[in-house]
Amino acid sequence: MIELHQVSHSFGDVEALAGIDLAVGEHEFVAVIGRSGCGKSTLLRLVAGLLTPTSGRIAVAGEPVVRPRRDVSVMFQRPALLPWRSVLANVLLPVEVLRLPGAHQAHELLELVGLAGFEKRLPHELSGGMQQRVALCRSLIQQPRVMLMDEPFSALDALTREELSQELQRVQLELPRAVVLVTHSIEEAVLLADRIVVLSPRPGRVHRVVEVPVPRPRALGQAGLDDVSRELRGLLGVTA
Ligand SMILES: Nc1ncnc2c1ncn2[C@@H]1O[C@H](COP(=O)(O)OP(=O)(O)OP(=O)(O)O)[C@@H](O)[C@H]1O
Repeated sequence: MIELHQVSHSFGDVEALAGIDLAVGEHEFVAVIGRSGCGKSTLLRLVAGLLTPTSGRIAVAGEPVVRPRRDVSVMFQRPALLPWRSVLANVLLPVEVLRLPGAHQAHELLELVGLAGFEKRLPHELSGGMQQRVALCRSLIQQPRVMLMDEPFSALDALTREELSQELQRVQLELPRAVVLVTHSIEEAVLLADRIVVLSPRPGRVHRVVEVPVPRPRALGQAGLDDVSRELRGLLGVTA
């Protein structure tokens, strides 16, 4: 579903990514992890069509990426909800703007993430975790073939973050897609991903791709995930 061939990107003199080769399958969940500044967000923005690579090729569903596509959704660290629109109206935004079908799914999606009954609330009446759940529904209503997520839970407290990771696991089991998740959290990566791409420090290169050979549903800290976490800590040079 996503293919990157020898993708490099520089911002002026700053070489952010070099020679990235990566393929993500139709229903595959790939996490990208690496030290701060190694180019994780740049990689995601390239796949989203928000940046054009300095060299190399990127394709989604067999077509070169030249601009943002409506079947590719992007979720960032902050939910970026419109404050004057209700929960339901925020979820429906892509349907209205892109003139897509599927408005009837909004209630179903809100129920899927535990927000049934909150349709008429305004964003400021919700906790950070609930707001990010609304952002997740807004991504899903677009019926994307590809979901790109840039540290979507990193602004949340630890407990909410765990809850939302579990929720994302459930959503991916029910509505599988190609997902690329950028995260700093080793635990989140091993819980959610089929494969984890470890980038080396600047310029970011694929240092290693680690498989998570544990069936789903998975639980945080589950036996088997520990081994993968340890391997990742070693690769990232984390000592704890
Ligand atoms: N618009 C820009 N202009 C110039 N340099 C940039 C720009 N965006 C990113 N960079 C640089 O490119 C490199 C990669 O940045 P990027 O944000 O992709 O890293 P990251 O791995 O996502 O970092 P973090 O984990 O801290 O979010 C960094 O050195 C950054 O300073």
